Amino acid sequence: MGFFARLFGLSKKKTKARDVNVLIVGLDNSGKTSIIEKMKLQTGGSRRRAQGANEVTPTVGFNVDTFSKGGVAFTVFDMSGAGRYRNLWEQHYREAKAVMFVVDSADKLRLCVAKDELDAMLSSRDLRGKPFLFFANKARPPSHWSPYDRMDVPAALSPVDIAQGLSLDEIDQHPWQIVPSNALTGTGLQEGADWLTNFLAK
Ligand SMILES: Nc1nc2c(ncn2[C@@H]2O[C@H](COP(=O)(O)OP(=O)(O)OP(=O)(O)O)[C@@H](O)[C@H]2O)c(=O)[nH]1
Ligand SMILES: [Mg+2]
Repeated sequence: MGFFARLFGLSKKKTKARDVNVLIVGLDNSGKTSIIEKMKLQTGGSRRRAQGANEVTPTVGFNVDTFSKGGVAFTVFDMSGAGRYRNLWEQHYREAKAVMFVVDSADKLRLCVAKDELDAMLSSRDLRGKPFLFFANKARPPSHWSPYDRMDVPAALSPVDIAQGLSLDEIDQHPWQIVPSNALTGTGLQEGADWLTNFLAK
């Protein structure tokens, strides 16, 4: 059962059979692998590992998930965020149809490092015009979230803080959206995926 195809709920009517590559990047420990694992659990997709989203280990290099559903084949590149592996990200820019950029909302000290990496990506010709979905992960949750969510890293930055810290309002060459998320509960993942689907399904 393909997780992204189900997650995105892509319609056969709207989508021709084709490959869709999505790149997931962000600093180490931001929660990229946890987000992918949670998405797979939410949608009943095949699991790369028999473990939950809160039991992940740091990614070495990158992991790839490939699956098909409803005539759509997805390949997800889950990149390591560790500094020594970040030069691997750009090798996948050209083939990527969209980028998920994950930020650890509790990692205030390294928000400027995330911004440097983002700025380098935004200036890449190979990513020109491609949509960027930002997950403000481990987010300080909005009030409508459940009591469980409110317990997640209370001192974290809000999505507004993160948008300001990354200067997202200065991005004018890419469609972009920022969504608060909690990879452990799965909150926000569907909302983010729905936004991305609007671009991938065109
Ligand atoms: N509280 C909280 N912890 C999270 C959340 N998402 C991930 N984590 C934890 O953060 C740690 C890092 O998560 P990973 O998914 O391995 O992060 P990553 O971005 O893939 O890291 P690298 O592979 O090293 O680049 C793990 O201990 C996760 O359980 C979240 O939304 N809330
Ligand atoms: Mg990882």
